[in-house]
Amino acid sequence: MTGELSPIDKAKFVAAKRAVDYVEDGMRVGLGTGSTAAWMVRCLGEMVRDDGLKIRGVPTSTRTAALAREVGIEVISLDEARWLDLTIDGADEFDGDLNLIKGGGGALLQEKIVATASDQMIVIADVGKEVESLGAFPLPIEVIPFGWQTTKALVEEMLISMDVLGRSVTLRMNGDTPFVTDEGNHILDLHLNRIGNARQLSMVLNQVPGVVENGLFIDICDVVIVGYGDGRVETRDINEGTVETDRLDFVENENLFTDLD
Ligand SMILES: O=C(CO)[C@H](O)[C@H](O)COP(=O)(O)O
Repeated sequence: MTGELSPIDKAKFVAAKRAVDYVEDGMRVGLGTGSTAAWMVRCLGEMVRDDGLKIRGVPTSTRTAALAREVGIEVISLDEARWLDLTIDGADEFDGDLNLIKGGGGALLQEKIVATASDQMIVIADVGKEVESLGAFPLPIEVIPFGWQTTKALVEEMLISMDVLGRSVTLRMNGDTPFVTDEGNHILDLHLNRIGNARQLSMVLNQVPGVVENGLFIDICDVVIVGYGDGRVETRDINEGTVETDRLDFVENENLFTDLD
């Protein structure tokens, strides 16, 4: 089965596998959304089933909640957990300051709430997610359906006022209909190419009436674990200022790929 994994899938897996080493008995763990986070959930499920790991998971989307239950993780709400020891999630981009763009999978709102309600946030990502400056990936923002076209126009005006010119804002679609988030909202994708001041943009965006949250995660991520297709994995801790590198053997983790859907 390992042979069927693409290099990018292997990279995602090794990052996820390394991240679960941070999870200890009794932890309340925020469970991210996306394909990389799905590997992490699978790895945690194996630890629950085979090693008797006792954790409670707070998912960041309905699809992560379904996968967590499927692999045997006890799922609780954020209100039940109140606060989390650790959140592990993916990202669409991360820069040298470990600031992120998230929301490619449409779950940015719950992801940002859960990550912020955690003692530590670990991002797991293949090396292709690393950027010099954020913005090549379209920045998702979550907006309420009421008057979304007016909200879109206000966001476009705000971008012009910030001299972010010549960029487009598009409504994310799901086939022929607008994408709808778990909260029943829509996603606008801001095609900015490059974001000069992410911190300022994040603050200004959330001032626009109708905008619920944006996909810029500023000063939230503590550690990024970067996976490579050859099995290498690099752990960068922004608080400790450390970088650790090791390599993971795919063969010994063969069984994890058997349930690859
Ligand atoms: O922010 C997210 C979902 O809203 C995901 O974590 C992000 O899109 C990365 O996903 P993947 O691991 O599939 O590349």
